[in-house]
Amino acid sequence: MLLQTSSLSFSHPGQSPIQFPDIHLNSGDSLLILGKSGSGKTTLLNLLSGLLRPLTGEVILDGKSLSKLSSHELDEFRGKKIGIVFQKPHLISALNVKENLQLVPYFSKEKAQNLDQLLIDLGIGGKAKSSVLTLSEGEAQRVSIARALAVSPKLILADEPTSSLDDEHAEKVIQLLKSQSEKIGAALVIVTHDQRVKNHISNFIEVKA
Ligand SMILES: Nc1ncnc2c1ncn2[C@@H]1O[C@H](COP(=O)(O)OP(=O)(O)OP(=O)(O)O)[C@@H](O)[C@H]1O
Repeated sequence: MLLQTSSLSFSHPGQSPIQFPDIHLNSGDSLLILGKSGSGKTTLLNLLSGLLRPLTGEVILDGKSLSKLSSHELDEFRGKKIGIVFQKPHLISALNVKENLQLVPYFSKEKAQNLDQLLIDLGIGGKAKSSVLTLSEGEAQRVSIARALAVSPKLILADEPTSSLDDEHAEKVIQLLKSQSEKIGAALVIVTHDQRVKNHISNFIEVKA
């Protein structure tokens, strides 16, 4: 089992606790996190990445219980094991496409996969030396996927990765996330409201506030 959670709950200041369904994922599995706006989906992603510490329960990723790691160990562990795709790409505008990717092995001290090949696989092989300011929204989101995959993490977390994309780019992005995470043997967890994503991944949990 690559990712296992049990009895997770979390309470934001002044809010009643949110209880989360358990998650069990193996390498190559995909899971959607569904639920109404404000139900706690992003909170759950943050618990899975260790950015938040749970009120109860635990997250076990690749044999390690996140709650047993210090903040420093968690930062290191996250850098090596988890790739995160945000709703907006958040690329560093002073750097070109490939330089944005190269930051990941630099900071995590992990070996990068072949970044040129990764960009080719994502259909943006010709953009390696382009300024990220010149990219279309769909291209920028594909760069952010490449960044999440750069050091072949065990777990890919994506928060509404298709919400700002048109149909064609949304289809491409979801297919790429699936095929690339399968290729590197990672588990894929996506928060989404998007029917276009639901068409591709049937395994889901629902978060209820
Ligand atoms: N830093 C915070 N402090 C206090 N309350 C918070 C904080 N972050 C989130 N919340 C509250 O916790 C609840 C869950 O928020 P969360 O962002 O996880 O929901 P979500 O399901 O991802 O929502 P959406 O689909 O709208 O993005 C909401 O009621 C939200 O207002």
